[in-house]
Amino acid sequence: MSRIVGVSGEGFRPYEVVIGPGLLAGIAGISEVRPGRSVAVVSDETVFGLYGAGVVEALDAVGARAGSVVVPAGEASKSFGQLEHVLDGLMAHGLDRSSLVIALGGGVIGDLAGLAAALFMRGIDIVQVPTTLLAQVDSSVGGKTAIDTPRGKNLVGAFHQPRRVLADTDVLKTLPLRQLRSGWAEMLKHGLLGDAAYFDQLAAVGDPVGMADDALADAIERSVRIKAAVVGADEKEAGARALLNLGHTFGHALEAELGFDEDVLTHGEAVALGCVLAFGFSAREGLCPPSDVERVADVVARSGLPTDLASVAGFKAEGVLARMTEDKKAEGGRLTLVLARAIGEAFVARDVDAGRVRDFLNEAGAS
Ligand SMILES: NC(=O)c1ccc[n+]([C@@H]2O[C@H](COP(=O)([O-])OP(=O)(O)OC[C@H]3O[C@@H](n4cnc5c(N)ncnc54)[C@H](O)[C@@H]3O)[C@@H](O)[C@H]2O)c1
Ligand SMILES: O=C(O)C(=O)C[C@@H](O)[C@H](O)[C@H](O)COP(=O)(O)O
Ligand SMILES: [Zn+2]
Repeated sequence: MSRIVGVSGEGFRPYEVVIGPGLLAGIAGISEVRPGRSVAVVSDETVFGLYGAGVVEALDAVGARAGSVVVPAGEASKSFGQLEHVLDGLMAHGLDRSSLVIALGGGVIGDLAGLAAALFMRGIDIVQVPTTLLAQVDSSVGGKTAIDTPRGKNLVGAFHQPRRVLADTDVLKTLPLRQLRSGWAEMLKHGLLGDAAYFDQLAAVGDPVGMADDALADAIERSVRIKAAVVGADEKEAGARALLNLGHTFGHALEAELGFDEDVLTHGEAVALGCVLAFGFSAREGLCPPSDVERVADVVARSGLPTDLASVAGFKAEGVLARMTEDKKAEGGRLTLVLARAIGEAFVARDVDAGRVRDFLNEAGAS
């Protein structure tokens, strides 16, 4: 059985997020795929090796002119070099303004292919087919696309909403457990930012590994509904969408300090640790009860995600802080953070005192 979540808001065409088993097999049946339409499947080597041939064959079988562009797996592909490679691939396959991109992969592919689709001939259609838990609950929805630069995460990008999202839960069966837990981190974030009951539900599960298919699909749907509501109210992050960035000002800074080395810290792990830090800083500022910080850290740890800065790497407080002030939410070099009054009650704090964040990072295990 499939579940459908509508995403709609001012300024963009509404679309559906379809969640359920067996969706990949029906990909050629979606209305965006038409006989004679050129379709480029953008994927990474791992995902294309698992699912690419089946998708391309299905598209060919209904008369779509399908080609593929494949990049190496991993965060390093969110680069100018791979963006150029994808754009060149779209041209080589003869795509035009009426063509379609299918992003088949995790958040890296969604972000990279999404940006390529936004730029190619000033914007063509894209269907997101997320294959990681993280991409199904978060990155495929909402239209943020981007690449990284050595100066920071997602610094070059565009808003480009998909025409549809197809989240086939069967593909999660081949996902490495570390990646499953990384997706769980963004789900915990969804609870922490505005839905304490959802956080309690995830906390009761503990670890997503071994979760029943139906329960996982329920949780995916709930996360997508939370994200869709926020995006629908504030597509371009003029205000409330920044709540989806809970844990990310710390998390992105850590990722950048590590040179985006996901062997050390995946994006989801950085978000989990970032949420613990955001709650920790909130408590230090007297904004949130210390008992909530303990609970967040406990739930994060029980799901196999990191909670301790010092155990990940030897971070320098000054370096992390410098990255945080270069974050896209910063204004005139002044820090913006997503903080919390309690579990499920996040808010956007502007002009946060950098010295207090430095002290907090030192106390939290930076040097
Ligand atoms: N645009 C947004 O709103 C948004 C939201 C959250 C995260 N992101 C971005 O998403 C990226 C992280 O995405 P991710 O965690 O999906 O990482 P990813 O795309 O790198 O995928 C993780 C790994 O899993 C492999 N993989 C993917 N699907 C698989 C499957 N079904 N079976 C086996 N292996 C599979 C990939 O090849 C890769 O090695 C980050 O760059 C982050 O910034 C964007
Ligand atoms: O969709 C959003 O908005 C988010 O913030 C979701 C995040 O999980 C995601 O990692 C996003 O890419 C971060 O956006 P950025 O603007 O901080 O680069
Ligand atoms: Zn994220």
